[in-house]
Amino acid sequence: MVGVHDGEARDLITSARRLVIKVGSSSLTSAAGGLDRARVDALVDAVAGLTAAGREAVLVSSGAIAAGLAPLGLRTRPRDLATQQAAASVGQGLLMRAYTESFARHDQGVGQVLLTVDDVTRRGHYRNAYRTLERLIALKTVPIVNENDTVATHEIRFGDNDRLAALVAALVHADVLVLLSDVDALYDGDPTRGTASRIAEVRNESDLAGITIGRTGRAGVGTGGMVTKVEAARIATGAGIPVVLTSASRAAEALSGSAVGTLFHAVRARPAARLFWLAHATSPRGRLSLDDGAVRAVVHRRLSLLPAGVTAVEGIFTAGDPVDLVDAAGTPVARGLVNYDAAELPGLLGRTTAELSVALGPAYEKEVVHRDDLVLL
Ligand SMILES: Nc1ncnc2c1ncn2[C@@H]1O[C@H](COP(=O)(O)OP(=O)(O)O)[C@@H](O)[C@H]1O
Ligand SMILES: N[C@@H](CCC(=O)OP(=O)(O)O)C(=O)O
Repeated sequence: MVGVHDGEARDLITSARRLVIKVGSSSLTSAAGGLDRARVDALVDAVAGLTAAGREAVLVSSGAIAAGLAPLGLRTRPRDLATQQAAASVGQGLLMRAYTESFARHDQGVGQVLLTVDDVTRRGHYRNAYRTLERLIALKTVPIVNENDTVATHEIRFGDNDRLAALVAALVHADVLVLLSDVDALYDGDPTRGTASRIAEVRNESDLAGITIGRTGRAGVGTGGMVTKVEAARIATGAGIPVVLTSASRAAEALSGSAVGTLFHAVRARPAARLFWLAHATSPRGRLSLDDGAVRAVVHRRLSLLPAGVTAVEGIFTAGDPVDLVDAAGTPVARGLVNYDAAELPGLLGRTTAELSVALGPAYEKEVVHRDDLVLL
């Protein structure tokens, strides 16, 4: 069995043209707190090895909050959002300085990309994020992505960079996602106990049955523990992207194809990237109730949603926001980007587009949700 895993892990990494590599706070900071330049340099050496060989790398790096603690005289990660945001504001600059200097040792340039959920779910913003990342890659510059912590409120927050990394991997159509943490693999129980064993590969959900997956990592540093990594692996593998999970200290081995860590196999072919984001990265701002005919049109015939089929509107949203479409029983059947503000919709319900166009003008010929902006749930 081990031989089979070895071969698969090696081919998967060595044949990948585009890799998204995520590194957690716990792998970039020293035990005393603050950025550990030796650890940053070791990671950068491994990533620069890829780009020097003509391969494409996107780095998703946590560490802004951790790097900002010491300069602000804080000992542990603050619990309140405002202080976390202040720490991120101080730390993000330090983090980028460390990466800029470290990659410069390899004559490799970097670019900072800070994202919020909104940036990647609203159609215009999604295209912007995609275009910027593609252009950086084309310019042989390594994008260094983090959540835009200083402006992200609870509502619009990814909350953990594991999920952000999975979504970025889908956005840029990565061939593989590499999650680097302070633990060398997924274990079947608490790895600090010594009795747990490494899980070399995960092919489907049943391989995860009976495993104790902890929610916390090193005190005061990372967020989410192993739970958010396994969740990120679910998102990426569901988007057709295999995932390798190992420790940052094994980054060089992992990126050169050694069968270290845990390999999560892709479970299905890739869905359309933007709709994948819509389903996984957004929280709906409202709900539109559909009559039976509209449910049939949207779900079975994959048509756009017209005002005539909407019976009720809930929530406060503006045009471009994600909303859930629910059937007569209130069960969500689809999520889509709505073309009207919540305040405008009640006056349009039940009316045909021809009627609305005559009464209100051609701007009201628009669908409520265009079929290209809809994903079935
Ligand atoms: N089943 C498990 N297998 C491996 N690690 C686990 C498991 N359950 C909990 N963990 C813990 O998760 C931690 C990694 O999470 P975290 O500190 O949030 O990482 P990062 O900062 O890299 O995102 C590890 O240090 C480990 O102790
Ligand atoms: N955006 C935050 C990272 C939050 C996060 O997910 O941290 P980690 O669990 O260490 O990957 C920061 O830069 O501090």
